[in-house]
Amino acid sequence: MRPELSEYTPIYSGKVRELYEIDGEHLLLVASDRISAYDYVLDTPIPDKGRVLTAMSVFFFDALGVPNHLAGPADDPRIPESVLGRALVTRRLDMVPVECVARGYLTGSGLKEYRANGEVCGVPLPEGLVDGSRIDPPIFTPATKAAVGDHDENVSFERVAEDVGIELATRLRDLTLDVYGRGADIARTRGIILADTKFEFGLSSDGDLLLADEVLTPDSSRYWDGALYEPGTVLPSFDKQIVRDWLTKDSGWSTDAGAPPPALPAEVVERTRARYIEAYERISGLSFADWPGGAA
Ligand SMILES: N#Cc1c(N)ncnc1-c1cnn(Cc2cccc(F)c2)c1
Repeated sequence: MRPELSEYTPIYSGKVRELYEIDGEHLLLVASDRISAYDYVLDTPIPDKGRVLTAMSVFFFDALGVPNHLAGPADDPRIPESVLGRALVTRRLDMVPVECVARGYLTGSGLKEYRANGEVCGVPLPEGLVDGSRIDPPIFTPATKAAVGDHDENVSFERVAEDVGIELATRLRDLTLDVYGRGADIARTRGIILADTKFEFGLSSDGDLLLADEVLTPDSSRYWDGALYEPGTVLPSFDKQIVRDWLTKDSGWSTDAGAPPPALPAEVVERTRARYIEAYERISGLSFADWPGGAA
């Protein structure tokens, strides 16, 4: 008999995820079906989004073999039925207050910094790069964790070293680039570009540095369709572009409307759900139908 979610203490609620305390040593990390676009959390959920992104994290935790915070399998008996498949039991860590970002392509806030001063987080880049240019080898572009609703602030490696010490900063950088590089290689061979990603790490009570949070999911990474990539082309988001296009081209809403986006039509919801499942099945080579939880 599985416990009820109400038996656990909620300790954090994010845009699309929640965190609960199971006991003094263990947390329950829950991924919702909520989707965000243009800094809004949309009213319309995407069925199974939470389960797909949880399955993606578990795939990469297993495939990359990095010491991590998982404390049980996807069907761990401590996981309530109501969130089975979209929740994981994790060890409670002392989280390192650094957003560990790796970039293999130049876009977003990195592109903005590069255009202003030719570098990203203090890392100089070659001249002449444009939106979508490959950054090879990938670079470590950390950020400080922003308050809820704010955007993270890109900082230099030196600033991270000041905050957490040079030894830990060096380990964070090396692990971030190693895990991103190997994960991006796996995805690329399956036709999906992981342009960049954000990792979070934590320290165990034994002092071990463990990979935490979600790993290489479409919510923590930019997913692009490799078949569409041309150097310097701006690629749509593999998972969110259907929603973005409907909102800005078909719904009558606009980002400067000053009002929240409208509800999504069923067709947009289903196509988006299918994109998440496609990304998971292509990258993992596994069938999403075999993942725990879902419609009884
Ligand atoms: N992972 C992890 C983790 C851990 N293993 N130990 C202690 N703290 C955290 C932790 C704290 N904040 N977050 C972000 C986060 C993740 C998921 C859902 C949310 F609502 C918020 C993660």
